[in-house]
This record gives sequence, structure tokens and C-alpha cells, in this order.
Amino acid sequence: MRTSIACGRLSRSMGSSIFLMGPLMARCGEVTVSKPGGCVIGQRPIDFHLRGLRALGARIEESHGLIRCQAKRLVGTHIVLDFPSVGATENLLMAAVLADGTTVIENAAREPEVEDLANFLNAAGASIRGAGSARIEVRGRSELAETSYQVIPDRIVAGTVMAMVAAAGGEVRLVGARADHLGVVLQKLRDAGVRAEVDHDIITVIGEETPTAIDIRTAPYPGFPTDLQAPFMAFLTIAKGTSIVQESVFEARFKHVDELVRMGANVSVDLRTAIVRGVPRLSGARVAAADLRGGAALVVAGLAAHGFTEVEGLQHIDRGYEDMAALLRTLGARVSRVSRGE
Ligand SMILES: CC(=O)N[C@H]1[C@@H](OP(=O)(O)OP(=O)(O)OC[C@H]2O[C@@H](n3ccc(=O)[nH]c3=O)[C@H](O)[C@@H]2O)O[C@H](CO)[C@@H](O)[C@@H]1O
Ligand SMILES: C=C(OP(=O)(O)O)C(=O)O
Repeated sequence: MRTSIACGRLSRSMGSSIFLMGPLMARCGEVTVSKPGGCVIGQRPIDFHLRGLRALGARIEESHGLIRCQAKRLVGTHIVLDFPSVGATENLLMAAVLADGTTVIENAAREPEVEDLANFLNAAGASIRGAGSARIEVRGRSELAETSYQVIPDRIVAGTVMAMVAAAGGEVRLVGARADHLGVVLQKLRDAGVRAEVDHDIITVIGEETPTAIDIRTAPYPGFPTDLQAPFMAFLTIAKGTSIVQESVFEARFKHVDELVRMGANVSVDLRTAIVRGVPRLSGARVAAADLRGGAALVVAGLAAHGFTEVEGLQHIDRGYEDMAALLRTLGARVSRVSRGE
């Protein structure tokens, strides 16, 4: 594969109505949402969201899988998150922008998407300082205005393409990518023997040889993204040597492992640690995606495998990749999307 890909759009999924709560509470009133969905990669509690909204003055009742929130007026407060949760930081940010007074969020998530959301809200008239750091300060405003804003490119899609190149070889230019959002990802890629050259907003990835085993431990940003754990594991299955992959963010994010093993990979899991012993080749098989990034990992593995691979469960992959089949065709893969039952 030798190609260029434009990285202009963030195609990240939004798995949950929970993200309506912050903005709707900011508007004051009453809302009932269902408990969150999203990928089944662990329990995915929402206690930080609810605790933060309560601290801002919302009344919240939970029953029968529904969450009912009411607020007359939110009032700025001091919130310390137990863990730098991306979703909780974003939800509370959206609630705090229209609260009375100042809100401080400590131990906030530092992901680029949080900073991007704050930049968008500021463009609409909000007053947020410190987004992208662990301490965010929000001065409440009485209203926001319409605005037009270009969101950042999707670093997880870019990282998935990098994993594809590591698995199948070739040269790919990622045009419009943000190397500054991909620091540890590029570092790990290089450690695995894949060349990655950065020239302004173009990242050229060149996979010439069989990759080398590396160790990965997922962590909140700027650590290695949990969303890229599965796609990277897919190419490590054919690396020279043994890789240790530790998942520290979500407690059940190894559902792709059994499917990779069906394709000939040698991976064993002990709680949150996977030991990946590189094999010379994978063989194509019929496999099923159980979640979004695990599904992407099966596609990465399919590119490296000998023979034909059939991936079921495309609804998961569709939540995070705008058109995976088109992306693969751009890369030179022979792929077709088959809809059953239509
Ligand atoms: C739509 C979206 O952008 N989803 C991303 C978001 O998910 P999401 O926002 O769900 O992930 P969080 O950052 O909130 O979760 C991180 C950790 O905090 C825990 N936690 C979270 C909230 C809470 O109230 N209580 C609690 O205990 C979670 O169980 C998990 O162990 O960030 C994850 C981590 O970067 C990514 O994998 C997801 O792709
Ligand atoms: C887990 C993910 O998405 P969601 O939070 O929507 O389930 C993901 O993007 O990998």
C-alpha cells in the first residue's frame, strides 16, 4: 500500500445520551435520559458525571435504568475527579459554562478532544481556561452564541491507519494529521521498527519489515490511548518477539483476543495484561467484532493475514470509522462490504 489519506474529520462515536445531561442542565429544566450505552468494554459507571452535576446544583434521581435530572440554576463549584475521565470532564464543562459563578475541575482529562471542546465553547462565548491541563477553570456566562468551528482530526483513526501500515507494510501519507496529538503513538510505532516522518501536518508512515515486539500500557492522555490498544495488538501478533500489552483504563477491553487467536495469533490474557507472542503469519478466518476498536483490530489483522478474512459486527466499527471499506480501498486492500438480510 502506498497512498495519501486526508485526516480532516473527527469521526469519533458518541455512545451515550448521558452527554445530553451537562448541556441540558446548563439550560436549566428537567431531563430524563437512559443509562449510558457505548461499547461494552467494562462497567462504564457514570458516578463522576452525576456527582459533579449534583455539586453544580442539579437534583438527580435514578430508577428503572433511567436518570432524571432537574435544575433551576446551576451554581459554580469546585470538583475533583477521582480519575481524569474524558466523558465526565466534557459533560461537566458543558454544564459549567452557563452556571452562576466559577467552576474549577481538578484532575480533569487532558485529551485533545477536551481542549477542542473548550475551544469550541470559547468560540461560542464561554470563558474556559486551562483545558488540556489537569485544572480547568470555567467562568459561567448567561448565554452562548452561534458559532462555526472546525473540529480536530481524529487521532484514533490516524493511529488505526498506522497500525494497518505496521501490519501490511507499504507507505501511507496522513494529510492533515496532528503529530502533536500522537506523541506516544508515534514513539511506539518507531520502537516497533515502523518509520514515521512528520512534516508539518503530514505524517508519512513506512512499514518495510516485520515489526518488532513492543510493550504497551494504556493510560489517560498523554499516555498511550486505550482506543488504540486493540489495533496495535493486532499488528504485534506478527511481530518479532513477545509484547506485553497492559490495559489500565477499562477492565474488559480484550474481547478481540479470542478472535485474533482464531486467526492464528498466540495471545494469552491474565486480567488486564495480554502476552502477545509474535507468530510468522496469521490466517484469514471468519471473525466477529464485539466492540468498536476491537473490530478495527480484526480489520488490521485481516490485512496481515494470508487468505480471506470476514469480519462480522460492522455496526460497532461504523460508530468510529466513517467508511472503513472506502478507507481500506484507498489503501489498496481488496475489500467488499456485504450486508446480510437486506
Ligand atoms: C465518546 C468518547 O469520546 N469516548 C471515549 C471516552 O470514553 P469515556 O468518557 O466513557 O471514558 P472515561 O475517560 O470516562 O473513562 C475512564 C475510566 O474512568 C472510569 N469512570 C468514568 C466515568 C465515571 O463516572 N466513573 C468512572 O469510574 C471508567 O470506568 C474508566 O475506567 O474516553 C475513553 C478513554 O479515553 C475512550 O476510550 C472513549 O473512546
Ligand atoms: C469506546 C469507544 O466509544 P464509546 O465511548 O462511544 O463506547 C471508542 O471510541 O473506542
